Amino acid sequence: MEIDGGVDAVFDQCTQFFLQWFRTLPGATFHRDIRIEDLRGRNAGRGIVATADIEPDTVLFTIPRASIICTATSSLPNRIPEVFDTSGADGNQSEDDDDDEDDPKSQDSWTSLILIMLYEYLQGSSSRWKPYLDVLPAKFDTPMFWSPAELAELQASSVVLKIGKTEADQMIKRKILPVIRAHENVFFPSGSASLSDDQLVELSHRMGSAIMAYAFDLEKDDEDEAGREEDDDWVEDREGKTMLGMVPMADILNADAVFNAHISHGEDALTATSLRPIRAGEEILNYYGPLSNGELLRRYGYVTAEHSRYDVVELPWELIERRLKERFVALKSQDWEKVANLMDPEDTEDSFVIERVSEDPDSSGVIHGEAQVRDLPEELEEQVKDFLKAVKKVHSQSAEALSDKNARKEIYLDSVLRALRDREAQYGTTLENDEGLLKSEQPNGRRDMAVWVRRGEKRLLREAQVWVAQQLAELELSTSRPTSSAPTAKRQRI
Ligand SMILES: C[S@@+](CC[C@H](N)C(=O)[O-])C[C@H]1O[C@@H](n2cnc3c(N)ncnc32)[C@H](O)[C@@H]1O
Repeated sequence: MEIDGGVDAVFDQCTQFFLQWFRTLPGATFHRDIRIEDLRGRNAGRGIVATADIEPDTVLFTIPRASIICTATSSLPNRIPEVFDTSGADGNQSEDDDDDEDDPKSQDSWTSLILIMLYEYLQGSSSRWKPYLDVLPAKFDTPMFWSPAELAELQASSVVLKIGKTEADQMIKRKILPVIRAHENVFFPSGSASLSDDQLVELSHRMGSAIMAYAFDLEKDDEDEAGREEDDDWVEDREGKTMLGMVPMADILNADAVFNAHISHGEDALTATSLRPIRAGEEILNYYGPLSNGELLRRYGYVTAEHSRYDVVELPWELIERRLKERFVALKSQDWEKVANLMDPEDTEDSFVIERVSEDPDSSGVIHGEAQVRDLPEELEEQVKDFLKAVKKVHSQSAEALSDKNARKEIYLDSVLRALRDREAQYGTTLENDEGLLKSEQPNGRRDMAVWVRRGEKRLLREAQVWVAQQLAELELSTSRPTSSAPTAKRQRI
C-alpha cells in the first residue's frame, strides 16, 4: 500500500490535517491516550497506537454518521437522482431490486460508492472530505495491481482465479464511465480538466480498491432482534446489497485475527471501543473476520501470521476422481461415461475446501487453542459415496468388493490422500523451498506475501495429508486389513 505523499513531512502533514479535521466534526471524539502513527516501516501504512495503558471498554473514538461518505451524505445522489435509487428509506437499494447489468441507471452499493468517491475526489478542495481523501492510499498491494511475474509467485493458489480484474474493468466500463460521461458538468467542476477514459478507469480501480479495503457495511446492527450481541457482528458484508460507506478514522485502524478493539454501529455514530486492556505502545487492532491469508491478500493486500490458522486450499474433484478411477482398472471409458451419467450434476461439486478447525475469537478478541485439521468436508465424503454407488451399479464385478463399508472407506481416504499430494505438486516449489525463502515472520513486499500465501497452503496440505494418513492407519488397525497408502500397506485394485 502506498499512501499519498511518500515524503515523511507530507505524510505527517496529511495525518495532522486529517486529525484536526476529524476533531472538528460535531459529535466526534478521539481519546487522549491514542495517536495515529506512521507504520510504513513495516508496510502497514498508518495505524492507531495507545500512548498510555487503556482499560477495557474504553471508548477510543466516536465517528458521527454524518461524517461517513455514503449515498445518504454525499451531494451526488441529489445532483443526479436518476442514477441513484433513492426511493428506499435510507437511500440504498433493497435486496429485491433488479440489478440490470447493462443499465447504467441500475447501480448497486459498490458502484454507487465508487461513483460517490470519484465525485468527491474530483471536487478537490470543494469536497468536505478532502482531508480524509488525502490520507487514503493512491496505490495498493492487492493482486489486482500485480504484474504477471508477481502473480506467478502465487503458483497454484486459487487466489489467482479470484482476482477479478477483467470483471472489474467491465463493470467500470458498463456502469461508471457512462454515468460520468453523461454528467461531465457534475463530476468535473468548472475550470477543471476532464479525464480520458483510461484515466477514469484507473481512478475507478483505485476507488474500488479503497472501498474493498476500507469501506464498512453501514447496516450492521450490534444486536439481533432478541437483543443479543451477534457473534459475527464485525464481519463485513460484501455481497453488494446493503449500504456501504467510507468511515473516517474507523478505517485508520489496522486489523488482525487477534484484535483488541471493536467498532459498534449506533444510530447516530459509530464507536470504537477497547475489548481488553491495551498497553502503552500497543497497536489498536480491528477485525476483518476469519479470513485466510489468500483472501486477506486479495481484499486488503497484506498477510499476517495470526491469519494462517484460517488458511484454506481448494481440492478439485477432478484430482480425487482421477485417483478413484485408478482403483477400478477393469472399467472401460464407456463404463466411466455411465458412471458420470449416474452422478447428479446438481449435487456434484467442482472442488472442496480443505481447512482447519479453529476456535472463534472470544469477546476480548483472543483466540484459544490451536487450529488443526480434524476432518474433511462432509460433502466430499458424500460425493465419493455417490461415485462408488454409481461404480457398483455400472460394474457388477466391483459390486462385491464395494459392498464392504471399510473397503469403501479405504478407497475414499486413499484417493483423497493421493489427490492432496497431487494438489501440493501443482505448486512450482516445495514447502521446504518456501520455508527457506521466508527468513522473517514479517513479510516484506509482494513477493514475500505471495510466498507466504503459497507456503501457508502447502503447510495446510501437509497437515491434511498427515490427518488422512492417520485415518487410514486407524482403519487398517481396526480391520486388520492392509490399507493402500499407509507406508507398509498394499493397494487393492478392483
Ligand atoms: C482500513 S485500512 C487501515 C489503515 C491503513 N493502514 C492506512 O494507512 O490507511 C486497511 C489497509 O491497511 C493495511 N493493513 C491493515 N491491517 C494491517 C496489518 N495488520 N498489517 C499490515 N497492513 C495492514 C492494509 O493495506 C489494508 O488494506
